[in-house]
Amino acid sequence: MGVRREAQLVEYKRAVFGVPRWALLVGLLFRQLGRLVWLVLRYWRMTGPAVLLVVLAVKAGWETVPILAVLIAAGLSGWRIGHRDSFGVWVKWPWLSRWRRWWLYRRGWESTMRGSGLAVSYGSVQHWPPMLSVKSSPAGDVVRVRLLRGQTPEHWTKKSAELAYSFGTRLCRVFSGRINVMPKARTGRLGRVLAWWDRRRFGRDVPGEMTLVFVRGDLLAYAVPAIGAEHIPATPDLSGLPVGIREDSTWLNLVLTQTHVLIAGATGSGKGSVIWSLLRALAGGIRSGWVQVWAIDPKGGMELAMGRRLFSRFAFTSLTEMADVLDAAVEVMRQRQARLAGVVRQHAPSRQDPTIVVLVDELAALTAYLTDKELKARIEAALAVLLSQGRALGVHVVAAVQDPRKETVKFRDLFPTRVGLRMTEDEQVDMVLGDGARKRGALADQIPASLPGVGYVLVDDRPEPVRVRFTHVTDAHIRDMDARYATPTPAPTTPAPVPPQRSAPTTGNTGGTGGTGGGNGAGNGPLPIQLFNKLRGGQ
Ligand SMILES: Nc1ncnc2c1ncn2[C@@H]1O[C@H](COP(=O)(O)OP(=O)(O)OP(=O)(O)O)[C@@H](O)[C@H]1O
Repeated sequence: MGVRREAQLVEYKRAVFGVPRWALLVGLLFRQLGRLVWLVLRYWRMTGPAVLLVVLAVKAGWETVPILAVLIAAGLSGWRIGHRDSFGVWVKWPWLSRWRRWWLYRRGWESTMRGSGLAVSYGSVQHWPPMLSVKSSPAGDVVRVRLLRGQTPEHWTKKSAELAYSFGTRLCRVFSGRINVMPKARTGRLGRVLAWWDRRRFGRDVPGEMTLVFVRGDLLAYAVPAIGAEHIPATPDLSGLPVGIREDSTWLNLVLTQTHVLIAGATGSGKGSVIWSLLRALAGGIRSGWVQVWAIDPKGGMELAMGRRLFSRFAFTSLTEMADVLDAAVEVMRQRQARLAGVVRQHAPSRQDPTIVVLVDELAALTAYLTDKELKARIEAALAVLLSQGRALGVHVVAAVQDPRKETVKFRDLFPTRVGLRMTEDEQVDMVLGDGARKRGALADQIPASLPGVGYVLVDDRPEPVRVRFTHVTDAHIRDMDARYATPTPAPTTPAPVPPQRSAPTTGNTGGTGGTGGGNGAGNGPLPIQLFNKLRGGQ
């Protein structure tokens, strides 16, 4: 812990014993010598080689020093060119961590703590939280600190902007525990000893310590390529589908078992990339018949039709058809319920009894924006049943929505997993990710429009929302998936989607089959033009 007594407030007392001047000088000399020895020992990584160099120079002549320096520089350059990864792990990042710890953080720590109000004073004595370690990586600097008594991580979250700007970045993420400290699986002869050591190092919960991540080179500023075909397993692991990367450069594995997923984000925020990343991770299971995707695309097929051969059911032309898909999912769920009740507590997928993913591209089109009361009631009843009972029966709903307000998505709270992409208002963040999510660092309203696919999710291993970027699945990938991962149970062939023209006259919806104006948004006709325009970003 850093401590400083304010100089102007020090009480001045007369010395009780008179100390001769020579004794004072000797005392000071010893003190400085002690400090020097302590510094030499503390920074042994710097002082050790320096001492060796001096010894070498004395023994073998001073001309050996530049020769040695050139040899070392050449060796390091060769290492960097030949094997950049190991050079980074063993040389670049350890040294950069030390350098930044000393040059950047240590020098500015006290003033930042005091300036941002994280130091506390008792009388004339100032205390500030100690910095425990700094670890740099391409993503940024991970700084571990120990809290002062009376502080919680929330105090630090409130000061994250002050911390970021004080240390020359725009973003400082605050995590209440340690991050990336999962011990490795230990094997071999030393396995037991190492596992014991890991338990001592990582097994304890240390609530008094927390982690700051100063984001420097933002990894999420770069589009993440879709996972390669070789990484798409024939039987996907529904408890961890690789769909993107996290801010600390580890994979984001989305859990689909026992959950439903809500994806919320403004128009153009990349909801499509979340959907396609998920479909790509599931593609092997779709082809082998372990997973069936029942897709509903109220945007007239504009988002999903390109991969229609992946879907076992696909509704995109009429709202009645979409309601039918939901009802059919409820029916499957009921049958499973009758079969599995009292036998198992969780459905296990197989080719005969696959996991069903009901995918809805714009949920509000089926709920809030729908004016046909009867159809709306039917859809809402089906959704309520699926969302409240489907998880254990292997029927999962994945839905995207632009506007997460309660009146738009009344089922919001029934989605255990939520993804918050770029949002237009700050209060939408807590609506999607739960109360207090924005305070804990989910600044989804501050994601720039230039970063589609970037958002926040809650993951199991930490209480704070994690910043992520979903993979960018291009049209070429989708065409490739459509060709190579088609489902063995294809949807009945429907005519190719013909999206309504934005400029079409509103009177174009005839016969009461599609118009919203007349209060009858249902029927088998094309999607109402107003609804289509609204969903394509015209709201
Ligand atoms: N993960 C990503 N990485 C890079 N670019 C992306 C990513 N996701 C989407 N984009 C790009 O951003 C643009 C908008 O994406 P997308 O259509 O998925 O957004 P959306 O939220 O579904 O929009 P809308 O609500 O209008 O349908 C597209 O041009 C797309 O190529």
